[in-house]
Amino acid sequence: MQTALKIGTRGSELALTQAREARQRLMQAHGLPETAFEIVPLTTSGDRIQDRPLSEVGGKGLFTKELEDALLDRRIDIAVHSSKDMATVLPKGLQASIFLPREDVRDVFIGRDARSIADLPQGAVVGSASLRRQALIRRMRPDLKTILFRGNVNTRLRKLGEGLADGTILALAGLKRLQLEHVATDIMAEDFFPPAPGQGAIGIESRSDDDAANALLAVIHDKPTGYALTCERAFLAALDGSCRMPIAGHAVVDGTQLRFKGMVLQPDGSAWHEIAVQGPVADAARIGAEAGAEIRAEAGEKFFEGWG
Ligand SMILES: NCc1[nH]cc(CCC(=O)O)c1CC(=O)O
Repeated sequence: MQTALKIGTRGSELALTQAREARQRLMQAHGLPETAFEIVPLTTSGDRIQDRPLSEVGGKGLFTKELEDALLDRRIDIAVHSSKDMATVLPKGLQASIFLPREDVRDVFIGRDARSIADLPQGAVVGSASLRRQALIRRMRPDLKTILFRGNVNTRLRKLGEGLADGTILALAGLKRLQLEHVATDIMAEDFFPPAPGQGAIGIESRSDDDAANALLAVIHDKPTGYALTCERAFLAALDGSCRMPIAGHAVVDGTQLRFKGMVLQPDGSAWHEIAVQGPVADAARIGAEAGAEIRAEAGEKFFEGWG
């Protein structure tokens, strides 16, 4: 390669770790030296805005827009994202079809004194910025209070340490990548605390017409993760790409078969609808989209009223 391939990423420690993982896999797959790649950290509006829920300021695009602008302007060649933060609709000329092997999808509870959500005293405060996590907490324990906890993983752990909340929820995947999984006091079963669509998966976006970059990336794509993400993102798109509703969804790939479970909740956790479906991996997109349409029909439009 003549010039280094520019790998765009957010500047948080987790994002940088994920960019380094993508670089490592590319180096190994192609026998290239580290100098064949340049990691380019960029600040996104999602990183800058810390005082409001992302659902109010524009949802998922906030972590990806600056990276996508940089891709289109050719300041970077590929962008490494947490799939969970990616919008379902991409700008024209870009594609996000490469996924690295998925980490653990589960959420964890991190308590100051209590070890688990069930252990928290009446009326305790849990910090989270995620509509899904807030709704799932209130579903289990309507007595608990949730407060907005924004910022990267280390910021949230610092806020917890300062006593701003009695506990918080984070993705096990992020903690593992930062070698911080020991801070978790409870790993939550998917059945009662289902993960966000895309959780635990690293996605790579590129220009659709960049044949050289796309050929390099094709070699590190993990097919099972790709099928799972196709299904989960189709489910999300069928319900709401904008990130203003509490939505959970997770597909498990087993050989040529895929099993998907999805859930939508009222923000206060007072009502929810679940779906479980399966089918061949080749139908991943259709399975996700139909699950979204089905849960929407079952819940009725009233369920979604006022969610923008
Ligand atoms: N919204 C922030 C974000 N995006 C991805 C992860 C974790 C890593 C992953 O799910 O791949 C996190 C932090 C968290 O939810 O704990």
